[in-house]
Amino acid sequence: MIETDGLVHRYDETAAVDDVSLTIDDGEAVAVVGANGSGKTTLVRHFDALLEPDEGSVRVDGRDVTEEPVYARTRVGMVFQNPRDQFVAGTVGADVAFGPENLGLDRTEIDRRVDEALAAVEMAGRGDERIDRLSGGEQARVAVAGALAMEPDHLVLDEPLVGLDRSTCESVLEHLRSLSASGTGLVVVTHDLRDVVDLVDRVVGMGDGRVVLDAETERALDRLDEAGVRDPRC
Ligand SMILES: Nc1ncnc2c1ncn2[C@@H]1O[C@H](COP(=O)(O)OP(=O)(O)OP(=O)(O)O)[C@@H](O)[C@H]1O
Repeated sequence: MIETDGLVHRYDETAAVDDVSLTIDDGEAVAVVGANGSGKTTLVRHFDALLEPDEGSVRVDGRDVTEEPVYARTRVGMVFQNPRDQFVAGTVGADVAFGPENLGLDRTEIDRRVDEALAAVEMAGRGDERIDRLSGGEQARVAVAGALAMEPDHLVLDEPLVGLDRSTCESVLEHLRSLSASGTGLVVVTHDLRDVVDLVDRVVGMGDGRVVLDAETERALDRLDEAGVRDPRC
């Protein structure tokens, strides 16, 4: 479970996240939507203690993320908008293995996780390929595999579909659907709900750093204007 309580984050004097209290249960699939600059990315970066609260707190399974960042990063996997920013190794397999290696797992377990994660994104058998020779869509899938190999309770994806062609987009969505069905919680940050509307149970809308909408998907669709988000049915 991820919980924020009165979370405030300021850049200089301006609050990018302003008094956000939110609970995301294990297994929930949530879209975080809102206009550009509404605070979505800043909010989710707090789930992994990548930023420090100016006020309030963030807990994962009841454990304060500022005090226990390693625990938070183990349970909450994060995939950023530009996957190039998060690769740490030159080849696909070495990159996906990096997280599990840092957990101190034995080689057999690491290999199992890498194989399963690559299979989940249709990259099985491509562990030896150089990441810089892959297409943007393939790199996006490797980034997802790296997060999956941690076997997190929640997977947070920040604009996972931006820049992907239609068929890669559909393949990533299909994998997210099957992950969700097998119990992994999803938090998908997007400025355009259309792509993920069938994937999520709940929509959290951000506006000027605040939660302006929090409802199950079907009901949220009628109130999207409040969050400045395009209606996927239009
Ligand atoms: N590193 C930073 N330094 C200063 N201001 C920042 C920084 N990062 C974000 N901001 C500002 O904080 C506000 C919220 O930004 P944030 O990226 O969290 O919003 P967002 O909803 O994710 O936007 P987008 O959809 O454009 O990514 C914006 O006004 C943004 O300009």
